[in-house]
Amino acid sequence: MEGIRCSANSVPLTPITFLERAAAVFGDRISLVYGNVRFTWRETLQRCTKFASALVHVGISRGDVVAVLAPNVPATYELHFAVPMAGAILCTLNMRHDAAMVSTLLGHSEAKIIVADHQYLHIVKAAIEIMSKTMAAEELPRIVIVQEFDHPSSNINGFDSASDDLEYESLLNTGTLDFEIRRPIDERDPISLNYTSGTTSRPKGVIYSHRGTYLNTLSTVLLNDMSSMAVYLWTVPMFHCNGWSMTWGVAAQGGTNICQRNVNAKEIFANISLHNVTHMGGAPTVLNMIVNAPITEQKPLLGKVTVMTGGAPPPSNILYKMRELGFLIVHCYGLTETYGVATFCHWKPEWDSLPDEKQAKLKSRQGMQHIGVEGVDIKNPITMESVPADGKTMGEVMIRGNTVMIGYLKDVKATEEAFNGGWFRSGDLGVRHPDGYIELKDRSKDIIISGGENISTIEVESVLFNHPSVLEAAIVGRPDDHWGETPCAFVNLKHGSNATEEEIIKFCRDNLPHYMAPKTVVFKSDLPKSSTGKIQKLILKEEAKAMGTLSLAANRLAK
Ligand SMILES: Nc1ncnc2c1ncn2[C@@H]1O[C@H](COP(=O)(O)OP(=O)(O)OP(=O)(O)O)[C@@H](O)[C@H]1O
Repeated sequence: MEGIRCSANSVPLTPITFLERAAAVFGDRISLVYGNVRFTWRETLQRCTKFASALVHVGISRGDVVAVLAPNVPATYELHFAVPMAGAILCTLNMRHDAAMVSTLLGHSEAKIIVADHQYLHIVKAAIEIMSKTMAAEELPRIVIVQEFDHPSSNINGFDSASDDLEYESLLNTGTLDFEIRRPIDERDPISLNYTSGTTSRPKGVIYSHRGTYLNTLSTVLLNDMSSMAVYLWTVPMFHCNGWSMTWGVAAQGGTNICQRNVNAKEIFANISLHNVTHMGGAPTVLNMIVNAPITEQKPLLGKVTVMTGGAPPPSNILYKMRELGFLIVHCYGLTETYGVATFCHWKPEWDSLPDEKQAKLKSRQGMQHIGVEGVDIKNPITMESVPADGKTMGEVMIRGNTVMIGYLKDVKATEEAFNGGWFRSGDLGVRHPDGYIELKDRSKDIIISGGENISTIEVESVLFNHPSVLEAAIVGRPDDHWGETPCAFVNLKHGSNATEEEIIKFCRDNLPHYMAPKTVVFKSDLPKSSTGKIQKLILKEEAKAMGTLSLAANRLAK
């Protein structure tokens, strides 16, 4: 068959078109709400075009990196379009990072500009101070400060008008609407740079392409059943995999973004009822916060609210309680390396008649690939053979398709290792059930090997979450002279609960094979968490290591 490839039938895919179309189709519809601030899609396109033009004016070229350290405020949303429209690459930084980490990532990404929310300006200033010790002044990133909309610029904490710093709104207003948007030359051109959460090691810089972003965004919109009337509440940080692609996704459907600076149960419930929210997202820690919110903060849901969850294993009893509150949960799994979501637990109507607990258990599985992913497999990482679909044999979760990262920035070795064998190796361990759905058992770095037996920390944690006194829990291995390792539980009890170590251990022994039950329980009211909501097991492992071996300790006591 003959044919020609030309601009009539081949255009580089880019999510920039989602915004242009939203402005054309839904021009008068509200695009974004933040407190008293409201924009329409027409205004959002205008603001992004002006900011892109202003960026070019201050020297941003194709391929340059523009970083941002900010919560879910309008500027963070707009940068997801404005930066690529200037031909540049957006690097969203994690708000929990300290100045040292921010300076490392700004240096690594070679960011030319850092857009800093006023609340985080001191961190950015301290980061630049660190960088200035080893870099020439002209190489340092320039700061663009984002102020609160209803505050005059003179109120900006730390803003020095005599310095080289710029202010977001003023810079935006220097831009022009006749700016010609810089589309990608090739759809594989980078659009964003996302650093991993740093749960298991130092954050790695993951590069996304326009094409992958386009495909992943549409897949995420589809799996959330998001229609053009969607109202999306921003509870997932936009810096985490670009808000699991929903920054671009809400524009794809001309929905309305409800931005909020802080994420807490009171504001979540208040915003849901105030704006008739239809969709939101959140790591299991956010769901935990919702189901344990004081009754005075909860408000009954008036319509269907779909909540995309992922980022960490959601305990089945939390899924169950969310359903009791009326939320519809879509359980997703993925990594920064897969643009956020890669699989989801596609719900089957025949499961509706099963008992509630069984339904929650089915939903806690990570499911199957979404439409944008070519394949997800559980493989023996050495032979690369698929494990049998028996729900028992563990292997590594491997993913391939057009929504897998281009690679790690400046790290060819790590990129080659991640793609070794023609699949992206996730570092997660799981099983495949007879119905084809996958279930995660652990991260390969977290699994506990005790007396030669593998212990899935996810399984033990899900039992702990069923204990009525447990608010949060994490299991790590404690070194042991006899067993190699034994499970050690770090538990945050619900307010007013006084469960004892013996009670927790007995509860686990009653619900798990004995070798899997924790041998040590540490009560801790502030389990260390990353801002993507993950319990930082690296820190807990250090604590468990410092406790020393349990067997030897017991022997010493016996002597
Ligand atoms: N639905 C889920 N159930 C269980 N675990 C999940 C789920 N979704 C994501 N995860 C976990 O989150 C990981 C991906 O997280 P992310 O890309 O944010 O960085 P990280 O892996 O936490 O950090 P780093 O790679 O720097 O250690 C997955 O590999 C998996 O372990």
